[in-house]
Amino acid sequence: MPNVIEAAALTKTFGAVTAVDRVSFEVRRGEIFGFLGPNGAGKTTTTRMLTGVVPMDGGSVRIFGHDILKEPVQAKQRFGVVPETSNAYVELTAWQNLMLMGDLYGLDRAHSERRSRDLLETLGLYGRKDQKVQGYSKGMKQRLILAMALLHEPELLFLDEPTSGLDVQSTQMILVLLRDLNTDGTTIFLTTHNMEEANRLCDRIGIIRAGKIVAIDAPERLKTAIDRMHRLEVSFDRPVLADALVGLDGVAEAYRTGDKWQIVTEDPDLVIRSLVAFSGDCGAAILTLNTLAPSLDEVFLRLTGEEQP
Ligand SMILES: Nc1ncnc2c1ncn2[C@@H]1O[C@H](COP(=O)(O)OP(=O)(O)OP(=O)(O)O)[C@@H](O)[C@H]1O
Repeated sequence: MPNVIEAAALTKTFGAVTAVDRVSFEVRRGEIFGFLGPNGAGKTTTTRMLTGVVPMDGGSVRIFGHDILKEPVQAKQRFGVVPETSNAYVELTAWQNLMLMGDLYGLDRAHSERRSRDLLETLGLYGRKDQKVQGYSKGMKQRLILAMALLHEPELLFLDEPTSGLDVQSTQMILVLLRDLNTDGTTIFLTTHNMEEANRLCDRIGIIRAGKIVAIDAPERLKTAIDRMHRLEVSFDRPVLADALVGLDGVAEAYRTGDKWQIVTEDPDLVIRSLVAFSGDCGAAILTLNTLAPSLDEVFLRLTGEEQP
């Protein structure tokens, strides 16, 4: 399957902050690619470079083979963008915003009108089309922005946190439309905080942490990786050193939370044996020992480093 997006060593700095640090990945034709990361990880900055809104300091982006800096018009004709913050004019009605967008893309008026009506009907906004956008709820605004991004029938759609802070009804409408678009062949690049949404929707997920990609894989494969990792919680009757625990057989990570230690491992059985031997060797008695089942959220938090104090 040919690549629709090719990002190579994409880099952006703001003063001393490297917001995006040599990020490379490909998005294949027809897939829904989820881009996940905690606040400030670099998702929006990456999306802005991919869509040619801000220039990169290093690296390159090709969209359908067109370099976003050298051939921006050819690239931009092929994609639509739902940005993080609304790009609709609040003084205008939904209909006027759509007509304006149609003019920007050079669509003929009859085509713009036909397509706008279809999109507004699908997104439950047709009855409110002549109302100024300033009277819209957040969910209605988001649905309008999606309609604006889809007006020129792009083959690729970028969405930055499309359902963040929306009610269930708007979220559902947007997710159903995204799935239908994808079924009809639209490639989708989606940034989100929401692991469960990404899990339900995406063919592959890229996880970014502090400007760097830490994992790219299909959700099921990420889950397999998650399922391999288990967490144990242990406490001792006297202080022990992190280095001593990290050095034990089977321990992938060890960190302290309050008076307990959290241990990440692929092999809980081996770790429990190691802990018992360690306890005997150093004379620190085990007070409590629990095994905790892994969850999807945990893996995301572990990969993005947010879990550790
Ligand atoms: N225009 C800017 N000037 C200075 N620093 C910026 C600018 N834009 C982003 N940053 C910094 O770059 C880093 C990445 O920010 P970015 O908005 O891309 O993250 P994000 O993953 O989209 O976060 P969020 O989920 O909160 O939207 C952050 O440290 C942010 O403070």
